Amino acid sequence: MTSLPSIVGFDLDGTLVDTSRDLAAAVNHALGAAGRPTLPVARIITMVGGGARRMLAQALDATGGYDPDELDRLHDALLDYYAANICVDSTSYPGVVEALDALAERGVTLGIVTNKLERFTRPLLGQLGLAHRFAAIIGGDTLGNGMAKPSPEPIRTMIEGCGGGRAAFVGDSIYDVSAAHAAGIPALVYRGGFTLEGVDRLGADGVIDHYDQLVAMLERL
Ligand SMILES: O=C(O)COP(=O)(O)O
Ligand SMILES: [Mg+2]
Repeated sequence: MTSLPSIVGFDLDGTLVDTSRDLAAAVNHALGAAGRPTLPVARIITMVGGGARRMLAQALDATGGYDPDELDRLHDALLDYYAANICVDSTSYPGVVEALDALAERGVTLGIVTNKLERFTRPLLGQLGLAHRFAAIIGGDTLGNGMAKPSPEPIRTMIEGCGGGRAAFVGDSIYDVSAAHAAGIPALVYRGGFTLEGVDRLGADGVIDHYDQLVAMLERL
């Protein structure tokens, strides 16, 4: 097929927006509150994609382990810190705005499916001036427990919210590829995101090195 899908969904962290420094600051705040050593940004971003709780659990595992009560307490601390520091040092990746413009000009409806909590997703997109571009924004808690990526449900809900039609998804992690494929749609991944090694082995239908390749790659799906 050589035409564009009518709907393109995007992951957020590591795909449209480089949130690495703000997420790492929130994780390191929680580690500090627990008297743990901090972790480098490059290590923390490998823990992103499955939601904040899973990210923190991995960071605690890497610094001595944890018990469930401690995880709950530090998760609250992480979320409080992130709420107050959501867009201190986060920016969209090079070419993202131009690519979203190009898709909108071609009549493509855009959506977001992220495992970031919805109460953080909307303000972050708002502060970056991106929110108005998306017809549907689905966060990690929008559909309730167990309905985050790699479940296909948030992808299906995004497609419905965008009016239905042929869709594709763009992400940066195995959660994105798995969710898209489980929903029966193709997935592209961005090499500049948070999967530092093995992007070519995620099983995606294509890999973009820069957003100036996105439209052409979507046309070839
Ligand atoms: O794991 C998260 O908190 C969010 O990650 P995502 O935007 O890549 O889904
Ligand atoms: Mg991501």
